[in-house]
Amino acid sequence: MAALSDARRVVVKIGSALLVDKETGAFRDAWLRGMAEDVARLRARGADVVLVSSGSIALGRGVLGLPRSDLPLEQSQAAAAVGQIRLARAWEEGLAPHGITTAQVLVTLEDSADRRRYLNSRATMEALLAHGVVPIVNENDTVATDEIRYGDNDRLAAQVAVTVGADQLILLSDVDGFYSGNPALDAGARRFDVIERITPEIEAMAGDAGSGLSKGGMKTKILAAKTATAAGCAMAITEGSGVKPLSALEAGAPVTWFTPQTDPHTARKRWIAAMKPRGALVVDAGAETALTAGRSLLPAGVANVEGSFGRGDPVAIKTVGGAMLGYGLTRYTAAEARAIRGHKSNEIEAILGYPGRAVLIHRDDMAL
Ligand SMILES: Nc1ncnc2c1ncn2[C@@H]1O[C@H](COP(=O)(O)OP(=O)(O)O)[C@@H](O)[C@H]1O
Ligand SMILES: N[C@@H](CCC(=O)OP(=O)(O)O)C(=O)O
Repeated sequence: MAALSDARRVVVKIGSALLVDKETGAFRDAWLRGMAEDVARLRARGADVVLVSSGSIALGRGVLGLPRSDLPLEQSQAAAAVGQIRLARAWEEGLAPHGITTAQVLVTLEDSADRRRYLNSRATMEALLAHGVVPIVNENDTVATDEIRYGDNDRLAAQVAVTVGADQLILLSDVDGFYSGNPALDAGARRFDVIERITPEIEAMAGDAGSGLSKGGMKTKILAAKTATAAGCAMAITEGSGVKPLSALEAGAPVTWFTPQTDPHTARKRWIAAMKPRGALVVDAGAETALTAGRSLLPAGVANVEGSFGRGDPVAIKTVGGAMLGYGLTRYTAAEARAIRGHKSNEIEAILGYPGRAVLIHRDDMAL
């Protein structure tokens, strides 16, 4: 079974009900301060932390004096716009005393569906984490329309966990795990410690949300678990309303862990290898040696470019002799690749007229 103390890179999802009091609509700032201490502790032992924080709509609703009932889309989007700025500030003010810099990252479903945006947001998140920053992620509710919304942050958090290659995703909820039925309605329901595989029987046990502030319920948490575990990320559901929920989890608080179905590295390689290539990069003998040694593909090692592709597209990697080496996601278009092939990385800017990336295919985006 996974343990938070082993986490290398962890995404923590915080439900609206943890940050905003269900009854009064007041912001639970003492809770946030405790959570900030927990995050600081994880950071201090070297783990990367990403927070996916809900609460913008619940916060904004209170400020605008909107009712607790379901709101029309434009009203909840207005509430989100008002609430998000407060939410981001609250995290910034909570984490700053621990010397932690925060960043606001607002994403939509389209960002992960579009490969170019996906790769870009992946690179941005990597850069933030390399700086030791704790990204605070939420859905960009003001621009997301019904068709392109996640609508719940459970699935969004799973997508973020996959994007950053997290090894653990912790969903802090108002319930201490996954039960055989909705415990709010069924007193006989029992909690699972571990779910090794998500079977149709497990899926049938997941019910809707219990509180008026929340969106997803267990249905979206199971969808999140499918996404995360298929990408090699362990997922936990645990109760988050106590003062320091991550400390509590490490001290043995009740939890349900979902077992990863593979390791993140293999999952990503499989994903890349399964895509239909839009073209090919033909590499010289030096590049072939570098790639097999686990290095990224530099423009200097590319002898030829075949086909027509955009940034982020899958391409085949072939040797000059025509042997297939593998597949990768390209960081340049076919036209750019043709212009810079054979050139050193420090010549790229002069050729393209703008600063480019040093590598054509990063080793993390390659399956040989
Ligand atoms: N099988 C189940 N096990 C546990 N909780 C369930 C189950 N089915 C439905 N629920 C409900 O899901 C709720 C948690 O989801 P939700 O209200 O969306 O919280 P969050 O704000 O954490 O996303 C629980 O409080 C419970 O009422
Ligand atoms: N983006 C929305 C998220 C809504 C949502 O997923 O809420 P929850 O089920 O409490 O995590 C917000 O910030 O209000």
